[in-house]
Amino acid sequence: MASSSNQMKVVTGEFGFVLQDVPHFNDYIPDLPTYPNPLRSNPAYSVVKQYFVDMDDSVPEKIVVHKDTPRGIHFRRAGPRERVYFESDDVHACIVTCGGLCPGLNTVIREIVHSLDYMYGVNKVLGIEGGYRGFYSKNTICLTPKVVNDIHKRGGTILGTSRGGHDTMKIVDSIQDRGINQALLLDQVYVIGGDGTLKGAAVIYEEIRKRGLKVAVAGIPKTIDNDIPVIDRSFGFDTAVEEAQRAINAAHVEAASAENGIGVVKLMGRYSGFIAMYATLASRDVDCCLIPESHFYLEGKGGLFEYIDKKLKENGHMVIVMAEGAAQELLAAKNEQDASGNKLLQDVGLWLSQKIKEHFLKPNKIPITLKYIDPTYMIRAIPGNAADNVYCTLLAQSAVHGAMAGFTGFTSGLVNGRHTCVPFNRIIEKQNKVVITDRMWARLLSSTNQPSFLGPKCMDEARKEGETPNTDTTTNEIKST
Ligand SMILES: Nc1ncnc2c1ncn2[C@@H]1O[C@H](COP(=O)(O)OP(=O)(O)O)[C@@H](O)[C@H]1O
Ligand SMILES: O=P(O)(O)OC[C@H]1O[C@](O)(COP(=O)(O)O)[C@@H](O)[C@@H]1O
Ligand SMILES: [Mg+2]
Repeated sequence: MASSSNQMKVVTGEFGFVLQDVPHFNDYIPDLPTYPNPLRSNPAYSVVKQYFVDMDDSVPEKIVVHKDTPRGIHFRRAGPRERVYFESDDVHACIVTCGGLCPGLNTVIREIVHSLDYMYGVNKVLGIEGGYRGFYSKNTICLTPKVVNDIHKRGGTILGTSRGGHDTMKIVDSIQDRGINQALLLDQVYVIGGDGTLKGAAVIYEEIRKRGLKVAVAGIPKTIDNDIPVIDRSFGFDTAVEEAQRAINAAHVEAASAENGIGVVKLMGRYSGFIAMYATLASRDVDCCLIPESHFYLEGKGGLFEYIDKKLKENGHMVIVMAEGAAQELLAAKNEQDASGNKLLQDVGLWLSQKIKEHFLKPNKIPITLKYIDPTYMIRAIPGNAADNVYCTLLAQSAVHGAMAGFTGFTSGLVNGRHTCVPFNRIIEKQNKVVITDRMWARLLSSTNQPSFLGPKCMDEARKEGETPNTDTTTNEIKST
């Protein structure tokens, strides 16, 4: 009997152990047959001592504990299981990419196709073109290891992507019956996307479960902004921080070569300033980093202009890095949305550059040279770097192992350096943000020497925000560092 549940599957144990488990076919389809995992006879893995993951293995969400604290929340460890719920020859899988571009998308596609084929012998994999709407209005591509062999060297996604177009019923109808003349069910759906995409995947999973279909929905979290919670970091983030250095270097060279030169660099980060924060910390040439989580003001004591005046007096030049979502509250609201319902932002880099120029046109002010660099789309469009490519490979493999083992309604994700399966409910629950009362933001302030722009009232508010339930202070530090 099919049943529907959008509640999290929670298992509790001794000493406050909590497993936020992922759904499984067995939860809503009884008596399914299982098969030995084909990896058993794969020569590449035969030497591994304990290749299959124990059903009970779990990974803690928080690793900093005190001797008396309960064991806390855990996630199911990802990896191959002894028994699988699909016969390789019967499996039809599909892959879709949605939302904005991110370095590493093609690597994830490549590695899903390779893992399905080389590890599990699954060779019927469809690429859905153009994001969610591709399920019902576009063509599909047959993805074979040969077709995807070189794609990790290219930026973007070979499948194309889009915003909007999420129609749950049409998508699930198309998953349930892709055949024109003969019924064909897609057994495994791999969805690569950000917070919006994974909210979409969660409702697709719910509808599939309601219909009692044996279809695994597995997500691979994609966000260049690193705004997805729970996981250590998102793929493409490392590449973005590295590529941002080129823009910051250029801004620094331009600023340092001019008299009273100011370089302004805008980086991506709609609601979360992680790229700006890490790019600033990596560069050491940045004098001021502005992010959405930390409000600032321009005029008066302790404001940005006072700091710029001081920096130019001391050094004769300065570099400002800002996340695109910073200071939006200071700009006239646009009140427009993209096709997915995301608020369209004003160009804060242009706005700030203009404001700085106006400030230095006032009487008794020094002449300045300001250069504004917007590398945002150039950063997003490159292929993943080496570290991200390895990370993408493991995320893809974890998703494939999970789906083959009958898990569904989950994303793969790195938690405290271990690969896990995280239920959709947790991944879409909230956004990951820089917590400005945590040590990482303090490290940034001490590296740039910029003012915190926070009065005592804002400090109190920020502290309260940092104390909200589920805010794991280590998240802010890109957990594994
Ligand atoms: N709350 C939601 N429910 C269902 N689908 C959604 C939701 N939010 C976004 N989507 C769909 O997910 C896809 C990507 O969302 P978007 O916000 O543009 O990018 P991202 O997934 O990178 O955050 C779009 O096709 C959009 O229609
Ligand atoms: O491609 P668009 O529609 O211009 O969107 C730009 C936005 O996409 C992003 O790169 C990624 O956002 P998503 O993860 O929501 O797709 C943001 O940093 C940026 O604000
Ligand atoms: Mg998003």
